[in-house]
Amino acid sequence: MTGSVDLLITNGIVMTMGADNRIVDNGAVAVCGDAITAVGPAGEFAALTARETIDAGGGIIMPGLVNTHTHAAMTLFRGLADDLPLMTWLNDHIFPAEALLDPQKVQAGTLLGCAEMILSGTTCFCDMYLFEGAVAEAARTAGLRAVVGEVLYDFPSPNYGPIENGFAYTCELIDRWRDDPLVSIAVEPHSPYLCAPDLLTTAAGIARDNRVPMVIHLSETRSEVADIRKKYGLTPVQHLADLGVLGENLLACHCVILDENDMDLLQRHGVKVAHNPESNMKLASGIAPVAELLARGVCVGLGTDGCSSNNNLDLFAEMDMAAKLHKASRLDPTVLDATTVLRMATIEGARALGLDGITGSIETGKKADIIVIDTRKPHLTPMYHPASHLVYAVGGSDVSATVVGGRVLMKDRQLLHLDLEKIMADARQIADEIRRHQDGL
Ligand SMILES: CSC[C@H]1O[C@@H](n2cnc3c(O)ncnc32)[C@H](O)[C@@H]1O
Ligand SMILES: [Zn+2]
Repeated sequence: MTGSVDLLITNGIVMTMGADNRIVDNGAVAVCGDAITAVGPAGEFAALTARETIDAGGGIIMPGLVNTHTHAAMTLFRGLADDLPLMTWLNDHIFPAEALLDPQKVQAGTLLGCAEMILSGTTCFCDMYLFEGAVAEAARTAGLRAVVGEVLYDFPSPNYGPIENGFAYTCELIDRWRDDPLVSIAVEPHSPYLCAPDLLTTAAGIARDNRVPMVIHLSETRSEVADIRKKYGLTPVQHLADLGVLGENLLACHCVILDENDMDLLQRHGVKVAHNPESNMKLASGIAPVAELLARGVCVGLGTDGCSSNNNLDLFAEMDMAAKLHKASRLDPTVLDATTVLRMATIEGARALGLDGITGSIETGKKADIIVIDTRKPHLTPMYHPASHLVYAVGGSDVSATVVGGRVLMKDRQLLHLDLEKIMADARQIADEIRRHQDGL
């Protein structure tokens, strides 16, 4: 191969995560502009000239990770309220703290989340929060790929007030970000327990008309299922099916409490699922039936959920947890093997967001969303199977480079386009305000 490219990532084991899970030992990836132009043995790239080169040092070159469900600005509430069940945690601690938020604080919290994600190898995230215009701006500032959506629920929002304004705000976001190369918008009703049927059907109509994803918390806890059964005589999944809301553009987050019929409905309607094992464990919500969903062919991606119920945004930790949790709950070490989990965190996550034509694998023509893992560490030596290391041994801090759309966002553990000291100082200042409010000062 001859000629010149913008970026060459070389001297690493390339985990393509394409349909055939091809692995190129001692491989390289060439990037022109924002896209991957070639993948193959490093020797074939020796005659290329590159404007910039990243030497993987014999480590692993892989697609950036896709976080299919988070609330990035909740970095501001990390460790604020632990060891509580979902409803107590939300109603008594998180919702009161969120009443203090404004766009500036959400932008600051999201930037902190973006910094953490870049440093731990996430290149794309799906967000649901308040003041999502500020989240979109923060994602763009950070250079991350993102699908973001304003939370919609029945009670007045600290951002838009009544729900009619929430629909208008969502439509404005869709128009504003329609042609952005990195940020796109989803319609995001919170959950069946905080959204009346009218809200859900209107939201689904907006998503359908604009051909954008819809994201919702679904069947997260037993108390949600009991609540919806009491109100509508149906499970939350049946309730959404009844309303005509299930579809291929729906990303259902959590899906912990599902019966056989619920799983069949999700499969039949092509609904995608975001699995959040650490959040489900921490809030004691339960264990989602992921092996059963995968057996049905349901697309399942991985998510961290927000930092207050995890308490980090590290998808490497999430992969480790997902792989082990289901083995323990099923007493079967063969379920969710390393490659399956790795696909959930990359290409299946991208598919869950409708972005599998763009990101999630290293293939010619895809956007260059790539990370490098430095394996020259005691806990990563020796290495027999890279997929095993990535799921069971690598941590977010082993990521040595993060590239999104061909732009190098982090190299040698240094953020190249964000002022990390300022971002952390801003977050500490906001935390002081939250603390003063809690103390009634
Ligand atoms: C305002 S955006 C989203 C809304 O949801 C809250 N939240 C965070 N994690 C969860 C979860 O696991 N289930 C339900 N709701 C959750 C978050 O604090 C925001 O208020
Ligand atoms: Zn959530």
